[in-house]
Parts: sequence; structure tokens; C-alpha cells
Amino acid sequence: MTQSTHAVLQGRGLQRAFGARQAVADISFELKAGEICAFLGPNGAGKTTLIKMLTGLLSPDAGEIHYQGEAYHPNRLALKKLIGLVPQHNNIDRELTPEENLRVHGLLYQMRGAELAQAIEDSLVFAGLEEHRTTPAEKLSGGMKRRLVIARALMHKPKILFLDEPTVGLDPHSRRIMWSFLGKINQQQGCTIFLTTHYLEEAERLASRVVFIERGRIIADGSCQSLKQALGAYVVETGTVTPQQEFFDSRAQALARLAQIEETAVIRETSLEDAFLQMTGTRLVNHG
Ligand SMILES: Nc1ncnc2c1ncn2[C@@H]1O[C@H](COP(=O)(O)OP(=O)(O)OP(=O)(O)O)[C@@H](O)[C@H]1O
Repeated sequence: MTQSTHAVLQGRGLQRAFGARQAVADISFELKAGEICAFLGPNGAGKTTLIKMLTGLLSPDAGEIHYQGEAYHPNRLALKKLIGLVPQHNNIDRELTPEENLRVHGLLYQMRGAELAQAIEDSLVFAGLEEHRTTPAEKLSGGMKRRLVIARALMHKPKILFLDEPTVGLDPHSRRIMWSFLGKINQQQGCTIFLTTHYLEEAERLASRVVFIERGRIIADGSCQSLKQALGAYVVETGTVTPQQEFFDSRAQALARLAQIEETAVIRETSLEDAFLQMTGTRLVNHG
């Protein structure tokens, strides 16, 4: 496989079925160093299956995965160290304290002595959990648990952080805090971020690149801006029960069209939801 400049990850022809259900049908893509890339798709689109294959938790039926040009194998520690994973559900040991959870992770990544002690300390500070270092994890708030899982994933200094639905279950305020936390990880630590979400706002606020995924296939890939502008920057919408949409490159064009319409109509800027709807014929279902 030829490696493009700065690609930290390449997936080619990835497929995975569960019985007759083709969860990932055929996915090829590259991730460049420093990107924050959001895979956006409805429930069942194949996002978790894809992330599990990329992080070695699930074998693909077909396809290749390369990290920095090398074929991925989950048993090779040097490659495993490139990756940090934040799964959909907080998989911390609830009976252990944050300090103990971090220690177990460090030991699994062969950290020892002063290096391990420092990494635990840095992770507790990073997650804002110094004062809760000896609190059993089950007593932490949802946001604290999420931060602990993220700090643990970053403890061995990975080059890419994978997050599967990072803010599911968090209230809107904690979700915003999480977005700025992730932005900081990307900016200050130079960590490339791959996340899955079905929150449009999450993709818009956080991601430099958005990939639409539906039925195990990529159907669009670009910046939020480019995905929206492919349709036109403005939309004129008529009808309330089944809204009809027309797209225009400029506000002036949209206003001119509005003037011709006799029924009730609204004009607004094109959203990422519009782009998804136009490309797939389905709406993304947001939970919360
Ligand atoms: N272990 C499994 N056994 C059987 N079917 C599975 C398994 N894992 C996933 N699937 C099926 O594969 C399809 C894709 O699931 P996946 O979890 O990858 O989607 P997703 O986009 O992450 O959805 P969600 O947003 O609901 O997590 C779904 O139809 C799902 O039911």
C-alpha cells in the first residue's frame, strides 16, 4: 500500500458482516496527522464496527489497516501504543479509584516506576481529578468518568485518539466542556482525533472534517463548509408537514425565489442536516 504524505492511518476496502447483516460494507479512507475527523451517521450505520476494526477489537472480513505505513497488528505493542481508545460505554473498573484505574492501564502498556507515577499524576491533573484520586470511580459524576476514560486513553501518549460517541449521555453543559477538552487535546498535544457521533452539532463544533456514513459505506467526506456549500449556502423551505427545499448559492438568489412563492416559506442558512438529508433521503435521529 502506498502511503500518502502525513497519513497516520489508512484503511482500505474494510468489510465486516454479522451473519447476513453487512455492518461495514466497503470503507476506504485516510486520516491525516492533526485532523479532527467525525464519522457521522444514524444508528446502525456501522460506526462502532468500524472503530472496533481500526483499534484491533474486531477482525475485518476483508481489507487492510495501516498505521504510519505499517500493517496493523493488535499484538504489536509499538503499534498499539499509537492508538488511544475511548469506547462508547465507560469501561473503567467502578470499584477502583481513578489512580488505580490509571495504574492498571499504565502497567498494561509496560510503564513502570517513575515514568508510571508521573503519567498517573499528569493524567489526574489533565482530567481535573486530583481531588478525587482516591474516590471509587462509581462515585464520580458522568462527566468525571468520561474524562477519566479519556485521560486513561491518552496516558501512553498515542498519536490518534478514537472516541466512539464521546458525549452520549452527557447533559448539554458537560457536552460543551467535553468539546473544548477534546479541542485542547488536539491543539496542545497534537493528537489526531477520530470520533463517531450522531450529533450534528458535535460534528459542526469540533471536526475539521466530516464523513457521512450510511449502511456501512462512506457517502460524503469533506469540511462542514464544503458539504453544505455543495448544496448551496441558503435554503428556501416551503410546507410544514413535508417541507420542500430549494438551495441557492447566495442570499440574494434565495430572496428572489422567496418573492415568487405565494405560500408560507422560510429562508435560512443550509445546515449539515440538510446535506445529510439530501444525500441519503433520511434524517439523522438525534438523542438529546
Ligand atoms: N456483535 C454483533 N452481532 C450482531 N450484529 C451486530 C453486532 N455488532 C453490530 N451489529 C449490527 O451491525 C450494524 C452496525 O452496527 P454498529 O454498532 O456498527 O452501528 P453504529 O453506527 O455504531 O450504531 P449506533 O449509533 O447505534 O452505535 C447494526 O445493524 C448492528 O445491529
